[in-house]
Amino acid sequence: MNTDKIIVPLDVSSLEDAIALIDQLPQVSFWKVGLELFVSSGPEILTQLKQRQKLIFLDLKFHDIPNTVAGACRSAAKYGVDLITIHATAGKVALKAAQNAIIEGANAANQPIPNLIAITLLTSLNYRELAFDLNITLKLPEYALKMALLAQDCGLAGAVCSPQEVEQLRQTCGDDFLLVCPGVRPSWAEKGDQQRSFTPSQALKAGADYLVIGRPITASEDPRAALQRICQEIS
Ligand SMILES: O=C(O)c1cc(=O)[nH]c(=O)n1[C@@H]1O[C@H](COP(=O)(O)O)[C@@H](O)[C@H]1O
Repeated sequence: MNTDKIIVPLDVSSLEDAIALIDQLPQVSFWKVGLELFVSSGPEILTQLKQRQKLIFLDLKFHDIPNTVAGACRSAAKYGVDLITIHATAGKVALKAAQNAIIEGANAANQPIPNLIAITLLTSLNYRELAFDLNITLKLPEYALKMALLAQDCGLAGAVCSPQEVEQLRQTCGDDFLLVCPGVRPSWAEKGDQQRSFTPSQALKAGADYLVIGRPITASEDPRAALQRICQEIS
């Protein structure tokens, strides 16, 4: 079973539950540590993942003034993780400061430089919310593209986008720009709060480098079987 393109989020509230999930799915090589687990349990999970030679996506979605995001990125890069997130809407000065701080932090700790990637527009939002709640007048795909281009212009390694926009971002930002897609749903899974989803094979075909797939696997009665079914569908 080839799981190389799949990142599974550890969206649980305790270290014990996270370790149980990792040990239940030994074939998963890339795990995401997000706000719920990091806020509840701190960085110990990163040590646990490294001991098991896993790749780590530290998804803390930084969004603050330049000095603060730079400090957070400098500290995060010291953990020796592979991917780190920031919201593109933090703006140009913050994105540039964050990218510089990633390099400084990794170098200071003698760690490889993590890829800093920017959230373009959360996959839980739809075009109506963008227009009428956030009052953004650009059409949704164009807005996501602008955010990705802003990140690229600031020297970031890539972006997080919905699979529905990934084809356009791939065409415009090029093959070297890392594109990570959450909001991925096999046809048999519940959409939940994800509003701009595609199936795993559609998302990969459209140009995603990685798919973040959580609840269709982790909330399933049999996570191993769910993962296997997804891998079969994309192979
Ligand atoms: O940065 C992310 O990973 C992210 C960005 C985004 O726009 N949408 C999104 O769902 N995510 C994350 O991707 C995961 C999706 O989980 P499921 O909806 O359970 O597949 C969650 O951990 C979210 O925090």
